[in-house]
Amino acid sequence: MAEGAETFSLREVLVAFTACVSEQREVRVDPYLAGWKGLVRFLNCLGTIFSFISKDAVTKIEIIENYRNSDQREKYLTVQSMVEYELANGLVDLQKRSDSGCRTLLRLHRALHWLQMFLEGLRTGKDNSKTSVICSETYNASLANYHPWIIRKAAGVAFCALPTRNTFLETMNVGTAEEAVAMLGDALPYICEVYKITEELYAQHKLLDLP
Ligand SMILES: CCCCCCCC/C=C\CCCCCCCC(=O)N[C@@H](COP(=O)(O)O)[C@H](O)/C=C/CCCCCCCCCCCCC
Repeated sequence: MAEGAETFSLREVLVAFTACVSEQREVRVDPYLAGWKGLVRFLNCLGTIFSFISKDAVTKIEIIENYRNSDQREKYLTVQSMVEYELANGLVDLQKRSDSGCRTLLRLHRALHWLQMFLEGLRTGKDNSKTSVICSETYNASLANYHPWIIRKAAGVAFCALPTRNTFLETMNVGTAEEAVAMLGDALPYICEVYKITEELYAQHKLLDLP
């Protein structure tokens, strides 16, 4: 493990995603970003081979954080208010790449789908299963569909550096591998709920294919 492994706690990530959904079933942006930042910290613990992935995630987190720190911060309080504001003000480019909040969050949203599948694979995997296999199978079934060949190849190479399932689970800093598995079981419904609400919102506004 690279330096900094001790600063990651799965519990913190869980708390962030637990706090995402409001009573009105809206997705709060701040805990959403806090959850991603925690995950990036974990990724950084796994070694520099994952830097190109964490850099991309950080860039996207920072774009949305900048909106949260701007004069329009209230419009970016939830994913719902962000979508409404950006669409009403013509800020979402449907034809070409832009730095809109909607487009940027969509990239993280797609990655959340991979995360959901990956954590479920990890949770239900056997003691001796390979994290690299779980990771590449779930990546190929989700995020890879949006990535060009060169990114898919680089990701595939990086996955080979992943530690065994038990080492991976112990790195989560929640106790034994069994305790980490139990916590994953607690965390997953919250992550799934965030994903589901965002997916429905983006589908409703036809935003799922933003370039
Ligand atoms: C609970 C703890 C255990 C789980 C630990 C998981 C840690 C994962 C942390 C971060 C995941 C990174 C999320 C990456 C977001 C990627 C967004 C994206 O798709 N970006 C591409 C498209 O962007 P635009 O060009 O359209 O702006 C971009 O091209 C991607 C570049 C980088 C490569 C992304 C590969 C993603 C692989 C999936 C994550 C692998 C992590 C493996 C470690 C377990």
